[in-house]
Amino acid sequence: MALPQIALPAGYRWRTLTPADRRLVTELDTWAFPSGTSHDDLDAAPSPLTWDRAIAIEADGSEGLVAMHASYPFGHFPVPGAELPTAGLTWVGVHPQHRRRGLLTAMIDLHLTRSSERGEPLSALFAAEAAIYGRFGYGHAADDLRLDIPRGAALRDVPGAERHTVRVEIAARERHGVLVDRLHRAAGAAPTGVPGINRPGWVTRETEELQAVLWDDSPAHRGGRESRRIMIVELDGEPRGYVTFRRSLAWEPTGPRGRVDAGEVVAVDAAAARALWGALLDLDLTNEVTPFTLPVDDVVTQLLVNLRAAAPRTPDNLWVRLVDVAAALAGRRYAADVDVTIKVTDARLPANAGVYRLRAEAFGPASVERVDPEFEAPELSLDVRELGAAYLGGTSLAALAAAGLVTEHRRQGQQTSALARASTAFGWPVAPGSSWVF
Ligand SMILES: CC(=O)SCCNC(=O)CCNC(=O)[C@H](O)C(C)(C)COP(=O)(O)OP(=O)(O)OC[C@H]1O[C@@H](n2cnc3c(N)ncnc32)[C@H](O)[C@@H]1OP(=O)(O)O
Repeated sequence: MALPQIALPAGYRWRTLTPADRRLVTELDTWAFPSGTSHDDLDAAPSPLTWDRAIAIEADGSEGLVAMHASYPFGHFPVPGAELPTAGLTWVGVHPQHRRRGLLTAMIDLHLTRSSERGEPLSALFAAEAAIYGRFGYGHAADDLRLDIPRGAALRDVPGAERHTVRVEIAARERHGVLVDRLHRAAGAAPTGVPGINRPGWVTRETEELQAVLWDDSPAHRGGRESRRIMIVELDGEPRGYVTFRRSLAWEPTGPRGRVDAGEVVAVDAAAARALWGALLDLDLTNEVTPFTLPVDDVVTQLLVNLRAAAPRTPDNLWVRLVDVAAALAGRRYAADVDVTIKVTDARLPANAGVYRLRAEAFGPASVERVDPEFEAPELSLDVRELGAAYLGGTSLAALAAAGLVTEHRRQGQQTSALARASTAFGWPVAPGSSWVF
């Protein structure tokens, strides 16, 4: 696909990338993200990139690349009650010598144009710094839950947990790839066991490159910890949950001080989750378990008797950008009946700006049409960034309105609040979030 015509500052030019450019990409990436690992070691590990979606910038008078970005083709990105094709923006980097000259701005314009041409109504990302992406219409759509759980922390009982058995093994794609993929998808499709009530943002590793990176265990990424392990809980020989983890151990005058860094902690029901957390919190020679990231409503928040002792923190998880507002609004489900007219502003993609009438039945299909504001006055106004924040159901329109970021236009004589109705409908029973960072 030829690159769309997006202007760059004078002296800069676009450049497509192939796997043969791996070293150039590594050199630029370590300028953008400092790393103590040698380029040889970094290049010995698999690359997650989908190369025909990776675009660089070269500059007159500079060797190598001065900037790049890429995106993952998520064909089945979970949105409330459905899935939509989504461009997962990633590997954004500008060489420090070339920063603040508009290269990121040009790359975002190229990325959004290409996403639109490919028919991807959404883009999602993890932000290296929270201040970067709001100006481009990305909204902070989901949070992580970070915990440091003391060894042996008390858990509530769940009937049936004791019937599970536990296997602990070296994690290997050949042996565990299929079961991890199956359980991960099942946990995202129906985390509460209710069909259709999915976890928005629970993105799967859809490409071969992302699968290869998931299972890669290069020493470069271990950081002094052991090789990757996996714990699997089974019921009658059937896998029902897993956690990947690495332990580290220091000997101190008071005794052993060990830590468990857990990757994904995934289970398909409450009994399996109780069995998995019980075993994970009871490993010998360890003091605490640190899961990398969990959904904010993860089952462990209800299982832990003393959640406060695990020092909960909630940094941002996914940021979402509506590339095609009408397709994105029609492509998700809503948690209540809704009929609301919304005015959207979008400085970066002006084709999105306008007034939309959204009609949906609770947990049923939705329809969206553009309307003429002269005849149908909007009940709510907001920027596409706030729509992105609310889109996965993790940020309420009411909270955004309380902060002055959504405006309600009350019609005379109107009894109910469009804001209250829309805010309820845009919510979702399960909190959004991805279990891995891309
Ligand atoms: C999805 C991901 O991949 S996240 C990874 C992002 N990459 C990194 O954090 C690596 C280190 N940083 C970088 O490579 C660069 O500084 C980038 C990519 C963040 C920014 O690239 P630049 O080419 O400097 O951005 P550009 O010149 O287009 O700036 C556009 C605007 O964003 C602002 N901006 C850019 N980066 C930041 C930042 N980190 N914090 C706050 N504001 C920022 C600029 O000030 C500018 O604002 P203005 O329009 O009001 O003048």
